[in-house]
Amino acid sequence: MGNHFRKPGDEQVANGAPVPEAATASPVSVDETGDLFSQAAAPEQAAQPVADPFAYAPAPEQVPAVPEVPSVPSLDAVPSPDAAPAADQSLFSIPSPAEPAHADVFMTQAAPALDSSDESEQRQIDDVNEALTSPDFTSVFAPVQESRKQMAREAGVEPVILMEHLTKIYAAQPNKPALDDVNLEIYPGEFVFLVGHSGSGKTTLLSTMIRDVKPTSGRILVAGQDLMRIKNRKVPFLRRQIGAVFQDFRLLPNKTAYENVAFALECIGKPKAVIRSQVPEVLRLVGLADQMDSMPDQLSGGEQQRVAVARAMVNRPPLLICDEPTGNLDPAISLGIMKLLERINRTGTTVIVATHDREMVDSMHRRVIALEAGHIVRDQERGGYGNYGA
Ligand SMILES: Nc1ncnc2c1ncn2[C@@H]1O[C@H](COP(=O)(O)OP(=O)(O)OP(=O)(O)O)[C@@H](O)[C@H]1O
Repeated sequence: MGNHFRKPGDEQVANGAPVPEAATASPVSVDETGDLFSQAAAPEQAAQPVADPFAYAPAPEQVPAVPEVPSVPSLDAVPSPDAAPAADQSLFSIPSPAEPAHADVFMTQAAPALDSSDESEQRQIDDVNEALTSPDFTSVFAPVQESRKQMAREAGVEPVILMEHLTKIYAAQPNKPALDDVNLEIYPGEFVFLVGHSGSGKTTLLSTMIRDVKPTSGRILVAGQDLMRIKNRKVPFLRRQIGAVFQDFRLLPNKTAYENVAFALECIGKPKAVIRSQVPEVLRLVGLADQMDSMPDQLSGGEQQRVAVARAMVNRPPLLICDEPTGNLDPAISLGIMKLLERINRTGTTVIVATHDREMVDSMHRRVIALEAGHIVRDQERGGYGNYGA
């Protein structure tokens, strides 16, 4: 296994020892939870024999009790949140490079959005801004350097995602590939927007990264794992290294914000003490310190999405995949969510966001990959949204 989640200058972390096969057995058996991108990919679902910590679809009563089991090291040498306290800058073994020039692009651009007369919306904006400017947030989500792609190449860092001639043809549409000969490299620490018309293949592309959809042909490596060959029983362990955020939040409706986030850790057998310390911390970092005990239906859409972001990040995955994370939110609230993703990216987390949010893409000047009918038609280092309708 290479250093696919390592960034240039990162130190080797301690818990990279190979996991014995027996130790990789899932702590729970919840095959109905193995549904990450269920809407787009339902026909493609292969039954997963073990639990998926990022699958939050089932109603709580369907979820069996999670036994206490020892923490399981991940496939690669990913820093464990247990090994490093939440406030430790070495969380991702990131050196302390200078703050990038654009670091507070959202803070300076937030002003127009603050014109909203809606009090709840204003409170949400204030909550996020307060969370983002807190010294604690900065110490946990430390800044990282720009130009990761170039640095990674120079340093010999492997791409976290590599696709070669990747093609996906759904059985229902044999003459219309959803992905058609896609070639792509994404390096550790990049922030990538995926844009394109509806039906261009964005969700399918993201789904292949978590092996929710198996490509028809080609090659796909995620963190060095060959997803054309990976065994089904290993897929949940791959997914532990990938946080996922969706347009429809996918919170468990009968659990509080705290319980929704805690559940992600319970599913992978984290000790209760770790859960008790990390869940409040991550909820505080997304500006929800005062709403931990709220049920999803007591939260606004933006607040629910912040719970979803907290849940995706609580295990500190080095890769975060977001499928239209602001699709159900109004512009001012979307800005807060995107601020969070941007700040999380600056900790070194690779972030990939499929979106129709033109304004957001144009304001962030990040790498933009555009899909059209399953082809990559544009891949720009600092791109804009382009001519794609919603
Ligand atoms: N499970 C499926 N079975 C059959 N066809 C599918 C399936 N999922 C997606 N498709 C088809 O694959 C193509 C790409 O769909 P996909 O959902 O990846 O596009 P998208 O860019 O994410 O669209 P949107 O922006 O609307 O979410 C479309 O033609 C779609 O109809």
